Amino acid sequence: MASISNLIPKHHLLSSPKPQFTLRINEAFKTSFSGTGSKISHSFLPHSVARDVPSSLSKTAVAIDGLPAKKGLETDPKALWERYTEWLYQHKELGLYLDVSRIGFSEEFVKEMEPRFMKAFKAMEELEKGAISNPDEGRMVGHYWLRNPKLAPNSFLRLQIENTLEAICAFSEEIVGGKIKPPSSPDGRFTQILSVGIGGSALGPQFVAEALAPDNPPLKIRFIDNTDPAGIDHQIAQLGPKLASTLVIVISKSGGTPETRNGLLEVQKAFREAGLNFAKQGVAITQENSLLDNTARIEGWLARFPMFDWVGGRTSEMSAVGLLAAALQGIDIKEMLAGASLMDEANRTPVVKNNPAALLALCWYWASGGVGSKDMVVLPYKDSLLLFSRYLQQLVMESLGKEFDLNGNRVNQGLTVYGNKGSTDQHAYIQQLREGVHNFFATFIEVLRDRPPGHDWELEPGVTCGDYLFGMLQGTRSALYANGRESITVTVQEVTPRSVGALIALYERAVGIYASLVNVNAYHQPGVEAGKKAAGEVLALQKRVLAVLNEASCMDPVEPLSIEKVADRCHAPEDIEMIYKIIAHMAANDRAIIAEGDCGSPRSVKVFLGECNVDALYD
Ligand SMILES: O=P(O)(O)OC[C@H]1O[C@H](O)[C@H](O)[C@@H](O)[C@@H]1O
Repeated sequence: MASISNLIPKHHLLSSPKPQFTLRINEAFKTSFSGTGSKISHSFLPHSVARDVPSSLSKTAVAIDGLPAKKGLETDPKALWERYTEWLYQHKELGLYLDVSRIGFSEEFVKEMEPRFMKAFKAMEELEKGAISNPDEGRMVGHYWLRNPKLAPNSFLRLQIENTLEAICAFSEEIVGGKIKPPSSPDGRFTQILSVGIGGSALGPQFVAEALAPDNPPLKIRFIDNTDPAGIDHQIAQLGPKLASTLVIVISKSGGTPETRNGLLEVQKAFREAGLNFAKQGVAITQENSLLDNTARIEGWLARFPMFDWVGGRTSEMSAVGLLAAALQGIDIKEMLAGASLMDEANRTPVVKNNPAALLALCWYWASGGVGSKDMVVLPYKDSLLLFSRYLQQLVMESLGKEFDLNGNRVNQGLTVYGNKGSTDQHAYIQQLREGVHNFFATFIEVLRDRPPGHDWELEPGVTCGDYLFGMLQGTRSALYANGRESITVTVQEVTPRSVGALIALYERAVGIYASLVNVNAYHQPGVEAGKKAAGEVLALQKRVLAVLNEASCMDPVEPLSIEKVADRCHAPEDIEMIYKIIAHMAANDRAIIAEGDCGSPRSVKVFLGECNVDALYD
């Protein structure tokens, strides 16, 4: 294994000697590994798992000193080099590499997984042909058609995709070129985008903006992706007078997500207060006839673009959801689509070794025992890719985190994703990754090109700033591996629309294939509803609390109520804790007044409303 001392000039190591980076440590661990050569055993698997995973996964390494043994990872530098070259995947046209050599799967495991992969490839083929691959919602899953409309199962869908793309290009040209102008902007053209949306209607556009927007984009983007009033105020305040030249894009597939609706209402209020006509600056991206679509149509918004039933929120970056904002920021969206399409093509190869998405799925399965027993830490070593891990968090966790499999068995599947960027995270939590609880595997995202050509310089003889970043990545990869921590490395030449499109497509497909391997529906999200429903119930309870407090506050004299009394009068004694929390929140926002006691001892509190709302008494 390469020592970091080969990668970073000696005198730099001197200032911060990190012995764990050297070959010596690697050697030391060699003795405690249970396997050598390509014979690899696997430990740490929960017993329940061992039943239904390939037998090569459930072999347990010999325990040393009473501790569970490490996985027997290859440590011989020559054998590792061989493993590296043997398994290195390259996509020539995309300039993308996938190195899985630091994941310790054995040939035996790959062989055992073969039938599952064949099944997954078949499922993917059918999905692309228009099968109802989201059975719980009775929907097709068509995000692959977005970058290759010819694949769409019928000409109606193909035309829908092509026409939408054309409309996006035409509209963004007119906006950027100043043909469509904001009605009362002193700048005479749109200069800002305020994108309102959440989840899949925000994460893709946020990631792509951070990754690809030029330093001086034709329109600069901001996001409202929550129902946090202070966060919304902040975005609007930052726009200030530029609100007049802001294009507001409201994105919601369903058209009824409360956070997005609230964001819209808040922005519309800001427009009213600034004396601006929102409709002339508003754009909706949503399914036809959704609440949002109908509102936009009735109010005569500037434009509406469709979202399709067969595209899931978390795979919608290459629909209008991601493409419109990208085009308006001057990002070449056709290149993004081309990158994704090339990657999709590669991912159709029915040979695991030559199929990058399948290789990823294979690694995930091996590393996490096929049950998500290890987390995936995603570390792009490039600032512009900072939001990739956040984007992947939804893509992976909402797709794979399922209670039941497709046959209705309780499986509680999933794969936890987190990470920010390297080398920054080396100064935050890599300590634990290397030495602490062994509950993860890493994915490094490497970008070969440090800077645009002609801009580089040596900050010391023979060494650029980018060499340090490179050294940090390689060093961390080696140091983690030396301590039995596995990793994948995805390498791209540059961060371009093409490579970003390819990365998105790579992970979309890996998630789809992995879902097949573990037999879950990757395309629904039943668990999300529980939280939404509960939030709705809290708001309904708040209305009852308000009515009770209002009645008591309209008495003469005003009758401050204890929390118990409020709960009683709401006929909801079982909800007393929630009622207390509602009251404490209202008090903190000057909407209820604490007459007695304090919130630290809830039983002491007596509360009333500052004003009596007589009308509400008769509602
Ligand atoms: O686009 P929308 O319909 O507003 O949905 C936004 C988000 O809402 C839900 O919470 C789903 O779990 C996400 O998958 C979705 O992306």
